[in-house]
Amino acid sequence: MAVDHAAAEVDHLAAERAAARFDVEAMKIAWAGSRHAVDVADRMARLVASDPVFRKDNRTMLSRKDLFKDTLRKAAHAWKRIVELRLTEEEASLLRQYVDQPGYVDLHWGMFVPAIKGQGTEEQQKKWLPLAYKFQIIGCYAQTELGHGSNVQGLETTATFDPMTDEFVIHSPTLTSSKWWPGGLGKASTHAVVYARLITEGKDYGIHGFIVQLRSLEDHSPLPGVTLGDIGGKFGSGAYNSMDNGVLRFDHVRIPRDQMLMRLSQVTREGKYVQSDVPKQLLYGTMVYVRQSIVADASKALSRAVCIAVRYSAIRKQFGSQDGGPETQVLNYRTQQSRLFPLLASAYAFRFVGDWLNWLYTDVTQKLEVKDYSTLQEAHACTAGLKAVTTSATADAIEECRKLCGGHGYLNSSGLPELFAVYVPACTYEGDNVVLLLQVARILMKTVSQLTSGKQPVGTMAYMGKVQHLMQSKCAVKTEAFEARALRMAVNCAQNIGQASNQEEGFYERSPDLLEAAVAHIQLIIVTKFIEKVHQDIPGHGVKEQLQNLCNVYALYTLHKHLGDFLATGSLTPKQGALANEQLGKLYAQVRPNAVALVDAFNYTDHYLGSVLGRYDGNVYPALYEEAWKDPLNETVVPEGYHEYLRPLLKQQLKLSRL
Ligand SMILES: CC/C=C\C/C=C\C/C=C\C/C=C\CCC(=O)SCCNC(=O)CCNC(=O)[C@H](O)C(C)(C)COP(=O)(O)OP(=O)(O)OC[C@H]1O[C@@H](n2cnc3c(N)ncnc32)[C@H](O)[C@@H]1OP(=O)(O)O
Ligand SMILES: Cc1cc2nc3c(=O)[nH]c(=O)nc-3n(C[C@H](O)[C@H](O)[C@H](O)COP(=O)(O)OP(=O)(O)OC[C@H]3O[C@@H](n4cnc5c(N)ncnc54)[C@H](O)[C@@H]3O)c2cc1C
Repeated sequence: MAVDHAAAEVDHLAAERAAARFDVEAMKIAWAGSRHAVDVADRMARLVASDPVFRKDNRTMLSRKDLFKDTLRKAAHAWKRIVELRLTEEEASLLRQYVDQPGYVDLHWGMFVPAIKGQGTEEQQKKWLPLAYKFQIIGCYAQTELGHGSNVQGLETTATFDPMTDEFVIHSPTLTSSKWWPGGLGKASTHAVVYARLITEGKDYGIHGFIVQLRSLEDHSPLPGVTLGDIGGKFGSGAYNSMDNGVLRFDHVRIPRDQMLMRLSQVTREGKYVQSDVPKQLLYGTMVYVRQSIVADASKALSRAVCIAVRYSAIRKQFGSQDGGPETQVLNYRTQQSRLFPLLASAYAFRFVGDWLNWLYTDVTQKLEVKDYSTLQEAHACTAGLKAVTTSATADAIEECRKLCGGHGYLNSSGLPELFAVYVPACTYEGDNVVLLLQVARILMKTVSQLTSGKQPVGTMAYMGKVQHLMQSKCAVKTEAFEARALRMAVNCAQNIGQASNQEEGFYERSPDLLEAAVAHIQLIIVTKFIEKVHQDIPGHGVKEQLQNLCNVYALYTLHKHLGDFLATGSLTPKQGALANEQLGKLYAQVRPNAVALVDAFNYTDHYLGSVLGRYDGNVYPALYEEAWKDPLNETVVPEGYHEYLRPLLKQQLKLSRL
């Protein structure tokens, strides 16, 4: 008798859900942060999913031009809905998230507006923000140049003050000074916050921000002296190609003096440069803000990939029966679990550390308002380090999820290739991950050097103050082992640098070790914040237990993956390392019956997930089959090109065979 495999697969997800040992609705609240957050997200996700304009299943088949136009259409429609429905800022931002198509809007809200808020005076904010809030102007963030991205102090664009006219002259003196990469610049933006070297009274005062109009508000044509366009196609089909990353050159473009962002420093009518009493690093404030939001985004991207891979692994069956009986769900294979469950745990870990980072950022911002700059370094180290570690891990994890889905994971309809292509530049933008980790390492070295002077480290570096204890202790397998590993790696680096002829040379020589020390420090933060989370009062049947399991999985997996560090620094014995691995295997067995429910708790609609493999109903095979027929190649039975290229070839073979 023919078995209806499709119906059986659907039943499988129902059975998986029934087997879960915790309250999924309560876990949704733990994941989202509150009942309110679940409800708003749910409403916005459904609003987007039910609107045909937001359709995205055909995205990978569109040409670049059509994709870009589709992005403009979606952005305009999203704005129309936001205005019509009078959505709050929270609702509007969620709606944009669920539209799920990178575009100029991300940079307008994500960087242009924050740059003006952070670096503009009150007067400047009053003038520019209402225009931006109503989309009467569209802005982007033009910092990176063709020749320099990481090295912000090396930017070449100039802004020279002309006291005769009370204007700045913005100029691109070389090819390498062309602005290159800014999202939204290529085709959409009318304005940009441009970072340029401020020159006044013949002196170069370094990098400052300026608001510059680029295009006419009448017909969108570039203003005189402005050359701009798109920088070209990027990695993957669909994916980040919806974004118009741009190139921009200035030929002596004049802007009024009051378009220099003057909160941090000013140029007077006479051309005098006046430095405010705030640290100059606040110029980098927009990057700090975006880095913390990128950490929150990491858990979103990772949880999407994991949701697809877990559901599909519960549906997919291979081997296990020699006599025609049911085969084994691939989710039951120990190898599948040991590859997948650490990623599931990482999604939760990144979510909670992202929430904490958001709290830290808000706290630092409030302190800055009352001129307390004491936590600026902590904010920089945490945002830079967490951005680097979470984005690298997430990019690797999405690719691992693709492999976990076997051949079908390679199809666009799995959603994973596009997710990877959209996500992977997060390892580069907003600071290359290596460059950012070296920033963390510098701060670690500074902290170690201050230990002898008796200065007590604070915040996430406070553990380094326990130096006497941590350098000697034999650790149990818990946070202390992570603290000892991080501290000992940092101290080793500092000792090695100390032996070099000078500090800079030592830092340069030891930079590969410094990277690893920085990663160890950041992983300690992630583990610590996860532990703090599970120590909170978490309502709902079984929810706390599940989170405790995932926390242990994250910690033990990290330990297992970096066992070399723990052993080399003597933070663990080989026996402890082996025991930790044993324990990890046992934890996977506890996660297994809850895996599907744990990804259901992310509460993603099928629209947002965009994957036939990750469908909520588990009806994978009919959907895959149906999806294939939608490909433009299947519009005709006989392909275009048959008459030109296939038929002559086949006829020729026929003639040859008759010879
Ligand atoms: C609604 C949507 C919301 C959000 C959007 C979400 C996601 C966005 C989506 C997509 C993103 C798309 C595009 C991304 C856009 C971009 O990529 S914009 C460009 C980003 N560019 C970079 O990140 C450049 C990286 N480089 C740097 O940050 C700096 O050049 C550097 C930090 C590497 C080096 O700086 P320098 O001034 O040269 O030197 P230093 O000697 O190393 O540092 C001097 C001191 O300053 C401290 N410091 C450095 N950075 C910061 C900071 N950000 N904050 C605070 N302090 C900082 C440093 O620690 C030194 O301190 P000392 O005490 O030792 O003097
Ligand atoms: C999709 C995307 C969107 C972007 N959007 C914007 C935007 O909106 N606005 C904007 O201004 N910019 C934007 N950027 C630019 C982005 O911020 C830069 O690409 C990023 O900061 C990295 O700089 P870079 O390209 O100069 O890399 P490079 O610094 O040239 O990196 C090349 C290699 O050199 C290494 N390296 C560099 N410096 C060091 C060092 N000191 N020590 C050791 N190794 C080092 C790096 O690790 C990397 O391996 C975007 C980029 C991308 C990919």
